[in-house]
Amino acid sequence: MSDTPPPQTAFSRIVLASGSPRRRELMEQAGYSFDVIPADPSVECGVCSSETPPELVARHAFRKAEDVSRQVDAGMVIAADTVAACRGQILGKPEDRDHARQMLKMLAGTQHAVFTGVCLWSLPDQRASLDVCCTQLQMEAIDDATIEAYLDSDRWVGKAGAFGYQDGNDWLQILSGSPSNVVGLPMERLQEMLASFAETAQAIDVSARQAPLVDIERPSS
Ligand SMILES: Cc1cn([C@H]2C[C@H](O)[C@@H](COP(=O)(O)OP(=O)(O)OP(=O)(O)O)O2)c(=O)[nH]c1=O
Repeated sequence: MSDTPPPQTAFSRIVLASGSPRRRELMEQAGYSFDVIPADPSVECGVCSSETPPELVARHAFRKAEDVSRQVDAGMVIAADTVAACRGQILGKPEDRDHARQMLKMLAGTQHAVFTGVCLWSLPDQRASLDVCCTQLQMEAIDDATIEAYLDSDRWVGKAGAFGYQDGNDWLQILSGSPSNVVGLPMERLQEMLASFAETAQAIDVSARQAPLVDIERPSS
């Protein structure tokens, strides 16, 4: 149970459109009352050519919210998508241990970024808002033994970039940005988005299902 008072929202029901345990924990820790309806995994359809990391997470977050919005009569649907980005490559969830090893070797000794797209979708009025947050991280030049020990822990499973910031490894530091954004949901930004939703949300043409424009936050260089 959280000691902080539950956040006040104007919505009769909040639905977290996610199967991510990390997102659920973040929402619980912040004191939100919500139901969970995961989006169908098929809405994440990989990287389109020339798509940047923020464009990808915005598109995926929108598609997840859209999918779950079809199952909700009234309330607010919250969806998110997280990737790591390093040396021009987008790192999603690793497929297996070898894939996780490749990702960790690529990230070791680098400054890299984690992007999370967040989409809010209200029902029954079919309005949405979309935003992307970026956190910059530094991973120390970890050796093979450290990588194998981390792989043995299985903590990389289901995590973008094959690492869990929440695991508290001393070889991973945040340089700038939100810690909760790395773990899958930027809680400070989410609260702002909920508070300003009435003014900022855009009507969705439900036949076209076009994502609202998003002013994407660029990583600072
Ligand atoms: C970088 C990083 C990611 N993650 C997690 C958050 C997300 O669960 C996951 C990224 O995958 P996502 O595809 O964003 O989310 P998901 O498939 O887990 O859940 P859903 O689509 O149903 O919402 O990586 C961490 O837990 N810690 C980290 O440090």
